[in-house]
Amino acid sequence: MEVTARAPGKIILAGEHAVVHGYTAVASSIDLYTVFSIRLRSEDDDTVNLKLNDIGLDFSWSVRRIKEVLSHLGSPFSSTPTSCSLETIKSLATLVDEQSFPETKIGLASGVYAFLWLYTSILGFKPATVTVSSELPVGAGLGSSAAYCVSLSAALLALSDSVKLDVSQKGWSTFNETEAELVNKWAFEGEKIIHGRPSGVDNSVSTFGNVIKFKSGVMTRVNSNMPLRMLITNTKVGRDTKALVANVSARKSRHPDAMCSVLNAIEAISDEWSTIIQSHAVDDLYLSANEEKLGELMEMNQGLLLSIGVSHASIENVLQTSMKYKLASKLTGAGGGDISGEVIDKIVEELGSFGYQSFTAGIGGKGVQISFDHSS
Ligand SMILES: Nc1ncnc2c1ncn2[C@@H]1O[C@H](COP(=O)(O)OP(=O)(O)O)[C@@H](O)[C@H]1O
Ligand SMILES: C[C@@](O)(CCOP(=O)(O)O)CC(=O)O
Ligand SMILES: [Mg+2]
Repeated sequence: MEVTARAPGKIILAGEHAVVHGYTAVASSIDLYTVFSIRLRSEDDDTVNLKLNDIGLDFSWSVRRIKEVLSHLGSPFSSTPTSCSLETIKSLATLVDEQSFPETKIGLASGVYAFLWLYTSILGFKPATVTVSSELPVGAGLGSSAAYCVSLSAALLALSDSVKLDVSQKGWSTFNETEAELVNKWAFEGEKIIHGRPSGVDNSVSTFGNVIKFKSGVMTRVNSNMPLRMLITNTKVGRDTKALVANVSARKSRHPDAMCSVLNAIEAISDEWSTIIQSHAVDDLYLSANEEKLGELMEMNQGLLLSIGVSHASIENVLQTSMKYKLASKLTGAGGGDISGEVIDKIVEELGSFGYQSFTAGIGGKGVQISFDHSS
């Protein structure tokens, strides 16, 4: 039997970075998915094989070697979500180094550490073939790391004794609330390995889907009554979430009062976002006034993100280009205001001339899902 889990990426509508420091963010799932498939091998086949299709890497470890390297952890492992210690990350790095990880892709190694931690913690030392592929650009702000950790945790839990699923179901099925919560908690442990200090908003929205408000580790569902259309631009400029988050923390320790005011202002923007999208439009005039307000909020949020040091010349270029078409934009997304298909085509073409890739994504939709294939 093969177990497949898919989890969506996200767009943060307001409040990224501020959310790491306990201020509110509003995020929505998008209809682009990361898919993990796991097929258990027979017990005498001593191999865990990981195929990372998007980045063209393929690893095979012997179960014996994994056990040996992680022997300091003892057994059995805890069945509740547990953080990976720095000492264990070093051991996992040994396993990855032994596979001669290409130097040019070394920034992606933390995803393999997260894989090894979640795999051994949830499933133990069972031989298997594991494959991942994603529709999300990796490292572009659309939560690929969370979708990776959520879909991996879901597929592993589906094979473990911790959740009892009906494996005879056909097609995609969802987890119940308690199981989804467990998936989310394990995914957060994976995100910690990749991000250092994640807020938890990305794994929560990827697990539960739709639109959520997130503050100090607590998620609230938001019933959006506004049809949102987002034009997303990937500037393809590489960046590292972990480093950006650490830079904001460093700026916060240097200027605590100023940063506190900025982060409070970002929270006010998130709160207004969630109020607006929950309101019922009485007519088209009301709807377009609300769209205009969201556009202004995006502009203000972007200005504040610039002030905390997380913008980039390429992002400012996207802002200026979209401004020519009277479109408000912010980091990790674009939109707000009513725009015709013709304007979208023009802006996509102009952004394309800089080498950027723009696409629209469906906002909201289901969170993590699972399916079982008995054909082999
Ligand atoms: N499909 C994937 N294949 C391999 N690694 C992935 C994949 N998706 C995410 N990752 C891991 O997540 C990291 C990117 O996460 P991050 O920097 O938070 O950006 P984002 O979450 O915005 O895409 C990569 O370096 C890699 O370790
Ligand atoms: C910057 C932050 O708010 C979002 C990071 O999103 P992404 O990994 O860049 O998609 C960090 C966090 O909330 O953990
Ligand atoms: Mg991420």
